[in-house]
Amino acid sequence: MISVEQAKKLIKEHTIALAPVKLKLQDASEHTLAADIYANFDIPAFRQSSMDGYAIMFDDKEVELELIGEMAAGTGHSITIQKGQTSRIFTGAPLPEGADAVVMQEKIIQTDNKITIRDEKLSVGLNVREKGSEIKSGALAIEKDALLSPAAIGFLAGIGVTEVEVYPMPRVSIIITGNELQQPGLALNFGQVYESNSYSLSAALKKEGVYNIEILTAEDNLETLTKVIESALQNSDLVLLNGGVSVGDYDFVTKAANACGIEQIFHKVKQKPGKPLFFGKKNNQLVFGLPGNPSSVLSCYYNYVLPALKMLSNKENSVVEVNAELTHNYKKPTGLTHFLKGQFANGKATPLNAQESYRLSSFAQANCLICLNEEQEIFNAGGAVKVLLLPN
Ligand SMILES: Nc1nc2c(c(=O)[nH]1)N[C@H]1C(S)=C(S)[C@@H](COP(=O)(O)OP(=O)(O)OC[C@H]3O[C@@H](n4cnc5c(N)ncnc54)[C@H](O)[C@@H]3O)O[C@H]1N2
Ligand code: MOO
Repeated sequence: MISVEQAKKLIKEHTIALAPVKLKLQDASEHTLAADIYANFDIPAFRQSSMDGYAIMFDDKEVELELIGEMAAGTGHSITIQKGQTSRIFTGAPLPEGADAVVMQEKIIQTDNKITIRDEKLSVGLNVREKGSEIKSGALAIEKDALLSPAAIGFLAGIGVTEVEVYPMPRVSIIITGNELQQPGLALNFGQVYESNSYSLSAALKKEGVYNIEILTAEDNLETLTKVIESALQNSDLVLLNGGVSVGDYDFVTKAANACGIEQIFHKVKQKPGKPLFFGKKNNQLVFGLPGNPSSVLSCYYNYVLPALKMLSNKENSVVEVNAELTHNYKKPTGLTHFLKGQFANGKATPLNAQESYRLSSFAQANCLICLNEEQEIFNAGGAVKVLLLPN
């Protein structure tokens, strides 16, 4: 059995980012850029007013000006002002030829078609957005490896970009095993439990922007499970098996993985919950065998699957590790790292009740996992612990 740290290290070593793809800009949000993006145009593409008002020559600021025309946003025609002339202008409209400043309409006095300026702060270029002032044609707009935030998507659209090269989100298959499982909504017969792992995992994946999710079910027998894993490997980058990874007579995951040509990287980690965790690889496809208990599934997801998912898409890990002060005494046997469902606030971590791995009620309220290291037995209130903050 390996340690939590060894397991994390092995996953890191075996996970390779997916090959970049081209996506339409509107489909690329929250993806990581795989190539630098350069501007193809000067933006703004013309000198533009940033206010509703009057376009003038700055040297005319003391004289009464004659109103000779109008420039509205979107106009396809330009006009020219001469000395002693002004043009009405609106926000976003091109400056008329000859103008070098815009006076806000609140700062003029108009009599018929004569304008007098009352603006002591007027200067050359005031209220003018210069051509290319956002970005010049040929300049670097966004660097490779940047995450495309909503603002980045808007910026790229604003400079005329329609397609980007990004690391794709992985295609994920969730395989559910267990003859005892019943779909929520149907009656529970004796011995049955509601299937919840595909729900929690799908929700966690969607939170990361992963929507290409296929849920497959397999009966607890080697032949069926092997076929289902083979079919999942046809079109997935990441396969998440649930249950059947322990030592019971109906636990076929490791055998089926082997039959599918999946190389086992590790099986069993010194941790609670999730001790029987399996990790394997076929080509560059990753396969996790998540121990079936609902809380083990999620604990392993945040500790191992989510960091791998991020690496596949060349993104930063979103599970942040911080130091915290434990609020209560806690005792555990040595030998396994424990991950406790907890609440983290103001630098302090409080373990919640209901830590058993078949239960999710405490996980549903947790915002962190408190890590209690393998070799330590006694944890005193006020002592320092490591905490994994769950993505919110
Ligand atoms: N003799 C031993 N028994 C067990 C050991 C062990 O070391 N020796 N390890 C225990 C630990 S720790 C865990 S965790 C579980 C893991 O077992 P499996 O991965 O084989 O999972 P299952 O036996 O199939 O299921 C465990 C548990 O979770 C429920 N389950 C499974 N899938 C779902 C689902 N999709 N939705 C909701 N609940 C699910 C299942 O009904 C079981 O109650 O093994 C221990 N045993
Ligand atoms: O580790 Mo298992 O995940 O205790 O239930």
